[in-house]
Amino acid sequence: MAAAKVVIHGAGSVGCFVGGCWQAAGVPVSFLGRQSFAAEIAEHGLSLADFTGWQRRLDSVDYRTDPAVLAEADIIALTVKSGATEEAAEQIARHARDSALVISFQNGISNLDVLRRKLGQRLQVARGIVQFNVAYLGEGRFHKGVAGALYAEDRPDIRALAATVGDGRAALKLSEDMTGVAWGKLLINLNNAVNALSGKTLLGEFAERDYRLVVAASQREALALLKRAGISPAKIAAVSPGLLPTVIGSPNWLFKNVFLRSWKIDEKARSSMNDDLAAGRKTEIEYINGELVHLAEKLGVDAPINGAIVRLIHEAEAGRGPLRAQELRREVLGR
Ligand SMILES: NC(=O)C1=CN([C@@H]2O[C@H](COP(=O)(O)OP(=O)(O)OC[C@H]3O[C@@H](n4cnc5c(N)ncnc54)[C@H](OP(=O)(O)O)[C@@H]3O)[C@@H](O)[C@H]2O)C=CC1
Ligand SMILES: CC(C)(CO)C(=O)C(=O)O
Repeated sequence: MAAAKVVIHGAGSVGCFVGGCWQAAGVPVSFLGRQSFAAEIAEHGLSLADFTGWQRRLDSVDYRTDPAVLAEADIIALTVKSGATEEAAEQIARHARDSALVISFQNGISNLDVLRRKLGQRLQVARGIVQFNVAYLGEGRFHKGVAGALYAEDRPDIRALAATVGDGRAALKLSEDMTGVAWGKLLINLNNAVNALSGKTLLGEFAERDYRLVVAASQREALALLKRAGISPAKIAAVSPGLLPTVIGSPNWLFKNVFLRSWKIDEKARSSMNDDLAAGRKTEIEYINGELVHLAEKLGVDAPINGAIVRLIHEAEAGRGPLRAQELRREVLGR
């Protein structure tokens, strides 16, 4: 049987890396995205690399800017930022075949609700997540800076895709509990905002315990809310969700020797929210920490720590510069 045709919808950092790895593994892939990427990839090819020194270059890449390409897809891998989901869903509704499957590889939780509301009557929608970080280095070069895989729902069509993709740099792990996996990822993504507010690389931020204490406090608040809501986050990191705040908030020597040793992060890696702030783009804060603030509202309780972080990111979007570790700790934790 021929491999399913994939269209990467929103081919930026994650989409180009994942689609490039899948194409290299033998999956027929077309990319749908912006003219700036189309031009750079046409000129330089698509180059993939990771933190181990691995490299791969693809010369023949089908990168398009016309959403009509969606009509060719058996599987649409959605990799637009969360704020662009509605518009992407409208394009999918207009162009995709009824038999197409949409897999959202976006951070956050509520993108799936948007997709199901807009497309659920006609198309199948599945949840995926990306466990690693990808940076665009210019001239068609995409760099995976953190170890990890992709996760997606365990169903026959995704199982077949996972088999073709194999165990390369964008391997697909299958799960029957993608809601739990997405909440597990959200707990890890609570670091994105602190990393963005620090203005530093992930390693630069992690070196200062005051930053980590803010992340740990936001995770504790999140775990309490999830417990109240009856949601069980799945384990997708080296430690289980309940232990994350203890590990992240641990003293420097312990954190460096235990946690950082087991999680491969290269020196330049930053969170995607840090990249957004640096580029002057609107961040996904409302879909990460904001998701917890909305959950708290539904439960009739407060989420002061995540609420403060959401406010600080909006201030940063409006032009406020990076915060030093002690300053951030005082602003969020009040001590
Ligand atoms: N980068 C990372 O390391 C990680 C990112 N993620 C998640 O993956 C998702 C994608 O992130 P990332 O790859 O960084 O984002 P990028 O901004 O790099 O890529 C998305 C691309 O899609 C384009 N786009 C938006 N709407 C459309 C549309 N309707 N049709 C075609 N192209 C469109 C954007 O253009 P424009 O900018 O003009 O809107 C942009 O070029 C996010 O949810 C993010 O949180 C998860 C793990 C790691
Ligand atoms: C992989 C990770 C957690 C890196 O911060 C990420 O999801 C992101 O940058 O959005």
